[in-house]
Order: sequence, then structure tokens, then C-alpha cells
Amino acid sequence: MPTIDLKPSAESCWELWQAVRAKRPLVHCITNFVSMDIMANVLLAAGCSPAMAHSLDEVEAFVGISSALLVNMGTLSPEWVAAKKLAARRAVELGKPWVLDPVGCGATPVRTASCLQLLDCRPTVVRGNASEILALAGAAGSGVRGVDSTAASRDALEAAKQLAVAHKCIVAVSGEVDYVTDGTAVVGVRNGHELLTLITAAGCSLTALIAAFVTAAPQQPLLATAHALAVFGLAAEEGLRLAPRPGPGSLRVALLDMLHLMDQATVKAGARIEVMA
Ligand SMILES: Nc1ncnc2c1ncn2[C@@H]1O[C@H](COP(=O)(O)OP(=O)(O)OP(=O)(O)O)[C@@H](O)[C@H]1O
Ligand SMILES: Cc1ncsc1CCO
Ligand SMILES: [Mg+2]
Repeated sequence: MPTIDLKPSAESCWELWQAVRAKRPLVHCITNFVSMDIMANVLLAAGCSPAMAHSLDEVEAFVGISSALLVNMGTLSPEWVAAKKLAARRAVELGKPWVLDPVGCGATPVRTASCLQLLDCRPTVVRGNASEILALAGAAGSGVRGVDSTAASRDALEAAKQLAVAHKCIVAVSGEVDYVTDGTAVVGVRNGHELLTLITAAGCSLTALIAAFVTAAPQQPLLATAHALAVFGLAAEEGLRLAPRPGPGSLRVALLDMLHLMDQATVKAGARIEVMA
């Protein structure tokens, strides 16, 4: 497959998505019980192959046959955390991208400690809501309410930059504006809709899509992440426009439909990715 040279643009967004579809990457997801269904469906609709596998006995072999790994801290247990660490280390050994979703970081000491242990396993990308990113960076008063954020994404941008520098990774904070940074550059994505916060595991699924997009532009994980954020957010916007009712249930279905149906003209007209720093 030819190497893609991404630009922070809507054109590039379509181009990368087509490369993802052509590759149909197998994304190995060690996620949570809540997100399994919607995450697998989001990946399928967007043109990828999902596989949910979390057995301690199997995860290393699964990383071996996958294009990328997604690790999500949602419904954690000691066995699952051990499996996540093994899988993450294997991904690094094999040079495969892996993406961390620190769900509910800051909610309990065990959860925060587990997220920090995974962060030490050298993720390619970390994507969380603002409260999760603040807690991961050790900021006081992150405001996490269970797995939900009470902070605005802009308020977590400095924390995201700190994390990116300290852990040599890309950090994305989702919210009204999504921010992606490597610690120096900042790219903003202005797609999405507030109703997404009423669909459980929308963010979890988005993180899995980021893992898929990075497989098609492994040298440009920052821009690949921004492109995944734009595609996901735009699918929600377009879905809501065409949904029978403006509620979370209809949006959940319409989001999947749009990830399957969205065309080039819609992506080129609607993706809002901009370099901010
Ligand atoms: N106020 C908002 N306006 C527009 N889009 C939003 C808003 N808040 C979140 N989003 C979008 O919702 C999606 C999920 O992000 P969110 O920050 O809600 O994730 P999350 O809290 O991790 O979700 P979950 O834990 O349920 O998986 C992203 O595409 C994001 O851009
Ligand atoms: C609601 C919930 N609880 C643990 S994981 C999860 C899915 C959203 O993060
Ligand atoms: Mg989340």
C-alpha cells in the first residue's frame, strides 16, 4: 500500500478513510462489557474488522495477528489489567500501534493506578474525555463523575500536552472541540454533537476507530487521530440530520448508518480539522 502524506484537511480525511477501508485492519479490542457491541459495530460500519479478545492466555497471540490494539479501562478487573499489560507490551515489541482509553481515570485509586500502569506501556495514542486526561496527568480536581467528564476539553489541553511530552505519545481530548497534540503541535477538530454524550461508549468506539486510522498512516499518528475524530463526529452530525427523531437512540443507529454510507462530497464539505499551534 502506498504511504499516505496526510494534511490537516477534509480532502486528506477522505483519502485516509479510503486507505483504512482498503486495508480493512483487524483491530484487537480489549475493552469493557458496555462498549463491546457498539465498538464492534462502529469498526465494521467504518470498514474495519473488530475482534474482542481479553483472555490472558490469548492476548499476545491476538496482537500478533492484528493490525492494531485498543486497550480500554472501562470494566476493569485484576485479570483484565494483566491481559492489557501483556498485550500492550507485545504490541510495542512487534511495532504495532496501540491506543489507550483511560475510562474513568480519577474515579477510584485502583482505576487511576491501573491507567497509569498502562500509560507506562508506551501507547501510540491516548484518547480520553477532559476529566480523564486531567486525572491521568495528576491534576487536582479533574471532576470525573464515574466515567463521565464534568470539564471542558479546552481545560485539559495543557494536561494533554504534558502527558504527550512525558510519555512520547499522541494525546487526544474529546469534547465540544476535540484537541490532539504531540506536546507541541495542536490540531483541533470541530465535528460532533452534544447528544453523543448520551450514547454510552460513543467515546470508547471512537478510540477504537483511532486505532484503525493509525494503521493506515503509522508515521503520522497525530493527523491520523485527528482524521478519525473528524470522521466520527461528522457521522454523528450527518446521522442526526437524517435520523427520524433527534434523540440518542435514533442517533446511535444513524451514526452506524453514516459510518457506512457517508460519501466523499459529505466528508470534503463537512470535516473540520484545523492546526491550532
Ligand atoms: N459538547 C459536545 N459537542 C459536540 N461533540 C461532543 C461534545 N461532547 C462530546 N462530543 C463528541 O462525542 C464523542 C465522544 O466523546 P466524549 O468526550 O463524550 O467521550 P467519553 O466521555 O469517553 O464517552 P464514553 O465514556 O461514553 O465512551 C466525540 O466524538 C466528541 O467529539
Ligand atoms: C458506563 C460505563 N461504565 C464502565 S465503562 C462504561 C462505558 C462508557 O465509558
Ligand atoms: Mg470514555
